[in-house]
Amino acid sequence: MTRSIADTPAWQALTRHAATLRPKHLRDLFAEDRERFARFSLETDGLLFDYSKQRIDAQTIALLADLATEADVRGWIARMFAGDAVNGSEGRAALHTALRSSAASLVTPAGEDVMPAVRDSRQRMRDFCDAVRSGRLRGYSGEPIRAVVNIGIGGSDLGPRMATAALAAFAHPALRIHYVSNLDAADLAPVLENLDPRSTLFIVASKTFTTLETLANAKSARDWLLTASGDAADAAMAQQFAAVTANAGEALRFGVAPGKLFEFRDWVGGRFSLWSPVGLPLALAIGMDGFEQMLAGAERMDRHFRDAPTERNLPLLMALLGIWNIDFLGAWNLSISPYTQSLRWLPEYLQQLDMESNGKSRRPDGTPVGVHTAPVVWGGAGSNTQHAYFQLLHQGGWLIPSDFIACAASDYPLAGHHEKLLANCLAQAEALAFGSDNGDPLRACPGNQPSSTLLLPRLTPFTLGQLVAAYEHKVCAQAAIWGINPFDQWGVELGKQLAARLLPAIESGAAVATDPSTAGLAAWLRRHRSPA
Ligand SMILES: O=P(O)(O)OC[C@H]1O[C@H](O)[C@H](O)[C@@H](O)[C@@H]1O
Repeated sequence: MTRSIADTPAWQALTRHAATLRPKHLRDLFAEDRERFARFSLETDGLLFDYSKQRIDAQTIALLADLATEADVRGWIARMFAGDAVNGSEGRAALHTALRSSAASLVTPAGEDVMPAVRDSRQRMRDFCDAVRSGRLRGYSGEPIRAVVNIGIGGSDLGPRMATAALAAFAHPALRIHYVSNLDAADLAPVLENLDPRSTLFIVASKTFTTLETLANAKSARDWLLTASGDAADAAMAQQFAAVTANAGEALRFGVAPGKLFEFRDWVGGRFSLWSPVGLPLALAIGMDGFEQMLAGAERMDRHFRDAPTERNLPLLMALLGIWNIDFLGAWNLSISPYTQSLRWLPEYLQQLDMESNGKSRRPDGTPVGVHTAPVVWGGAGSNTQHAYFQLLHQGGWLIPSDFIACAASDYPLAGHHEKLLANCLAQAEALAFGSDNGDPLRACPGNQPSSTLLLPRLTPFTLGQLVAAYEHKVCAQAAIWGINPFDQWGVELGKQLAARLLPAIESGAAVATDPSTAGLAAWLRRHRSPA
């Protein structure tokens, strides 16, 4: 049994240090150190990361750096980049960094150079994007493609959905990209209602090609297209259905033409797959040049993560500050606050990235982690959130750290908006940190809510790549410290199995062995579905 991270001298030193720091207010910490912003902010590759509003002092960072050393995070990072089987429970590498690498070759410990296939995949994406965007690829009746529907869920949905919204200012003007994920027909049906089957392209994105939601939606979309195309059904299927998957056999069986099959390897984790052909709908929206700029931004962050010393390493600092807040200050939430409408899907995207990767309490050998792991991640685009739940952050009494994200320039230059947006972003971080005490207990804000602020010059494919890669590395570095595998997700299987077992009870009222509560709910639904 390997030693729990909680038993290391570095962890114990942090525990002792936290006892002295916990009673301190951010007001005191700023009063004690006039150089606090310079000391606890970092400018790298055009981004500014300010963590001076975290409840730390210089010793905290030194002790957190010791923790990173003790946990051998650097060794883990090196193994991940090299293609070692860091996903032990599934016996796989996690090489999302290879997907954005410009290196000529990357030979894994298993002796395979993965780069030729990566380059080939990028070229195939480019050819396809060019054909669709130029109008060369046409639907069954000769119409150019005007709408793309990506059918996928989880990692096969959230990344490209988030990035397509983020980069809408760079998108093709005559190509609409839709994302359908939910099993509920209320997701797919209204999308189809507004589309023309002659000019709609479907992408079925599923790593496994066995996911219930995705297959149900893909089958309904296929029925819709085949019914509309009538005698031209074969042409419709050949021209207007693409698949992105690591399971080519199932995609071909579904009826996707081999020329429209975009494969990726099992060493691409679903929630780390934006950089693979899973990003195809995004590449269709912004073009392959734009997509490759995003890869370049991510690669820039990869280099920084690999090379920068801990105290100057943006993702590693994010990871360590997160662990400090969760395990030493007792904050089990993380509020994600992008002050840009374009990043409105970022909180959901980060929910999966963080909570599905690190929402675990056992280490790969089955022993308990012994400390708390992933926080509850949630959030929304400012300034909307200020008029919804920020009240609780200011006066609710819970310790809730925030990540603020904002861009210096906007691509939507309506006069006066952006300055006000930025002022609100900074004001919220300030109010949360310092609070107010005007003598009226009803109006007073206690403050001392920690936050980090990440500033981008502008939201572009490149800076989005940097941003997303930074969060990926944050999550992986935390996993390395906690000693968990961020690349598996065994917890989601149980619900899937139970749903399959319960389906006959809902469909036909069949008796299914279950608990009295679930049986009672199923019976009520059954009665109300068939009033006769
Ligand atoms: O891409 P797929 O194989 O369809 O998987 C889609 C999603 O479903 C699974 O249940 C996992 O929880 C997710 O990690 C995954 O991203």
